[in-house]
Amino acid sequence: MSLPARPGAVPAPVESPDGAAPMFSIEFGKMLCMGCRPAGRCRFGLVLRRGENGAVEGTARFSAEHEGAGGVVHGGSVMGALDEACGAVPIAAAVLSVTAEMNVAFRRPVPLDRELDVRAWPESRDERGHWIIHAELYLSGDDRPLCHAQARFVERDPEKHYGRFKEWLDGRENAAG
Ligand SMILES: CC(C)(COP(=O)(O)OP(=O)(O)OC[C@H]1O[C@@H](n2cnc3c(N)ncnc32)[C@H](O)[C@@H]1OP(=O)(O)O)[C@@H](O)C(=O)NCCC(=O)NCCSC(=O)Cc1ccccc1
Repeated sequence: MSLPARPGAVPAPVESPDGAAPMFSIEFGKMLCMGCRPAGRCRFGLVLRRGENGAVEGTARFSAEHEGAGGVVHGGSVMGALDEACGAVPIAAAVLSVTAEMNVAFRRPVPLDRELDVRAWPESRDERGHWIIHAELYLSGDDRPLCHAQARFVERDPEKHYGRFKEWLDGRENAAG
């Protein structure tokens, strides 16, 4: 697998236009989505660290707000946690990438309020910056995955990506306006 040209380098956070908190920072140890920042913790209870060979690993714990029914976590929340774990793999290599596709096998129901093990690892990265990444969730102490994700992530320059997004959205709203 070829890795990004600048492993270990940490790009500066992208400042928001009004000078408020950074829009995005890809420092692995400080990774937290904007939606989780006010609470200061990942809503999926994810705590990740670097593993070997570009992998990340750690734990997750879903609280009652993620219940679908019967003490089982909603599939969308499971996918959110797997997406986050996959996204952490390029971030551990100091690049932002976004999810282009994700396929999830829900093998067993995921329980609420239990410590879960999480593992995500890169299968490949091509010269266009497309990554194939896998992630799994396990009940702690069990080696059969509860669910497995295979995802394609695409590297983006954060400033250009979010700038282009804003221009596109503003353009649509102005045209409708
Ligand atoms: C980047 C790519 C996947 C591929 O794009 P490309 O290589 O350029 O391929 P293509 O040219 O086929 O484009 C297809 C269409 O897309 C349009 N377009 C492209 N860029 C922009 C733009 N900036 N703004 C607006 N539109 C844009 C483009 O014009 C085209 O439109 P068209 O068909 O001509 O009318 C793009 O489809 C995309 O941004 N998808 C949404 C991804 C996403 O939001 N993922 C979830 C969040 S990340 C996450 O949760 C994981 C995470 C966790 C933890 C930590 C970190 C991460």
